[in-house]
Amino acid sequence: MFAQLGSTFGSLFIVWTMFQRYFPLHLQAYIDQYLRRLVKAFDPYIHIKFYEYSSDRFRRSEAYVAIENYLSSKSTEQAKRLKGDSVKQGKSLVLGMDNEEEVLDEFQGVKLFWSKLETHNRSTTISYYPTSGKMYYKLSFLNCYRESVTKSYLNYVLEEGKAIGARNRQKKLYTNNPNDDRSYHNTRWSHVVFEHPATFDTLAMDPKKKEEIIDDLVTFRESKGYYARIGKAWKRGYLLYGPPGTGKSTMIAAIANFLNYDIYDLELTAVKDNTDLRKLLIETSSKSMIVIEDIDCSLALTGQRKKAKPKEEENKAEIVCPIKEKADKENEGKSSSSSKDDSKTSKVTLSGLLNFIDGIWSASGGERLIIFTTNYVEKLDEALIRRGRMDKHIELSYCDFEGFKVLAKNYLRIDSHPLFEKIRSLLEETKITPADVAENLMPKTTKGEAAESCLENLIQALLKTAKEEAMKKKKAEEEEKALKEKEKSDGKIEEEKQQPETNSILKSDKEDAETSLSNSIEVIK
Ligand SMILES: Nc1ncnc2c1ncn2[C@@H]1O[C@H](COP(=O)(O)OP(=O)(O)OP(=O)(O)O)[C@@H](O)[C@H]1O
Ligand SMILES: [Mg+2]
Repeated sequence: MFAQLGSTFGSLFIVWTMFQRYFPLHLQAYIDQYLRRLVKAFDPYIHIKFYEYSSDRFRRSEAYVAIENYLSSKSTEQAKRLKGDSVKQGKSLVLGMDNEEEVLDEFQGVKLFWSKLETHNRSTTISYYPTSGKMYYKLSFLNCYRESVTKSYLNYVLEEGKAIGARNRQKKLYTNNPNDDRSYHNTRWSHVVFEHPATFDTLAMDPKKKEEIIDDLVTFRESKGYYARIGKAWKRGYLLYGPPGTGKSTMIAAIANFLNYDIYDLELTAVKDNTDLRKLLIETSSKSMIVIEDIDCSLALTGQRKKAKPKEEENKAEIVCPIKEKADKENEGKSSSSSKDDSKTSKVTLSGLLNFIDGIWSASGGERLIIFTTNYVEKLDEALIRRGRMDKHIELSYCDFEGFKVLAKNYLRIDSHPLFEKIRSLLEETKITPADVAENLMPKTTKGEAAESCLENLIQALLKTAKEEAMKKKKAEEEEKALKEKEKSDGKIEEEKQQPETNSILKSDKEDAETSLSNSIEVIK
């Protein structure tokens, strides 16, 4: 029987090869089509495919991700080949099905077959990056259950998958790749797991202000319907400003932990142009924060600087300049060399950035916070920070007594101490950043320094700062006094110089009057 079967297959193979070789191509296509129809007519199953990336390849399909989450628990029980991934700060491991595995599911008595497959790439080009086909999940079920599957089962899978995803969600910290570096899958963002421990509890600031910010965040998170009703994109802009070391970056981490959002830390100097900026925006997911730190350094806002620049460089962003005046000076010197390096310079413009924040593209995704931080709020262009773009302006300032109490509780685990009163009065007179306070409160030895010695350290630091401040003030006053005196003496010299002139003017006037008087007397005579 085997011999007969073997010869039959052999002859069939020869016939098939001859058919492929000698039969006209268009006829082959016809036969192929009819064969498929024949198979379909006898196939009692319906198949639905869910691709990982839709045709635009911008972002992973939400349905695919939800299905992946939904099937993860089922595949752990059924599939033989699994893939592992860690979630939730690496505390647990989630298993998912590997390629070409199958999983059986049951819903209201209906049996459903899920399989994970990959389309094979037929491209003949040789690529530097690992090329892979399109991944997809295929769902197969009997034709008679078409209605119940498409109407209720798929919705159930999506909702369950989303809920599982939210439970296993790990916050991520993304950064944009330099414009000529495209990593795996051609993505513009690289990410790591976000594990910053800052929370609002550990943040030293005025409790009322803190409460207000928390309320604002909660209102935003729960206002999906409200934003839809008023016809506004579901996003909100925050501007954090204040001197260095006052907790701007710490607050960003605290917000991310509070809302459980991903952070997209956008490095503007690595963005090629406005189009690139837009593409970066589209690739961000919802429930995220887009952060641009030290906005005054990343982008020299060009409104006031046009005159100083050659025409072709107008409206371009230039890099690394903490203060505008300084940047202007530097640019004067650098203009020739920077034009050589033009291809590497970011061409993001102010209008590009404004569009990024509230243009029509910014509405895609929804539920997004856009946060800018700066040390010099007064240097920023008004258009950039007007309400509507940056809806909430938050000032983070020097440490006050309330802030100190939070830090003392965090660092030393104390709520009160006899030295607190002295610290309170010193804090009222001195400008010290929370970063400096925190540094002084940190025990310097592993043996567990007593709280009192840390507080003493802080008092010493406060006294030192107060002394420095007083000296600075005195110096400034002296300078001002000297300036005033100089102005005064300059004024006197000027007066003295002008005196002879006025005297001569008066003299000539007197002479003129006398001659005109004698003339008129003669006329009368
Ligand atoms: N308000 C604060 N509450 C708690 N800790 C703070 C606060 N401000 C500063 N710190 C501490 O000081 C360090 C520096 O703070 P942070 O990086 O947030 O300052 P920043 O305002 O972002 O400064 P820069 O403007 O230089 O970026 C943090 O690691 C944190 O430990
Ligand atoms: Mg910072």
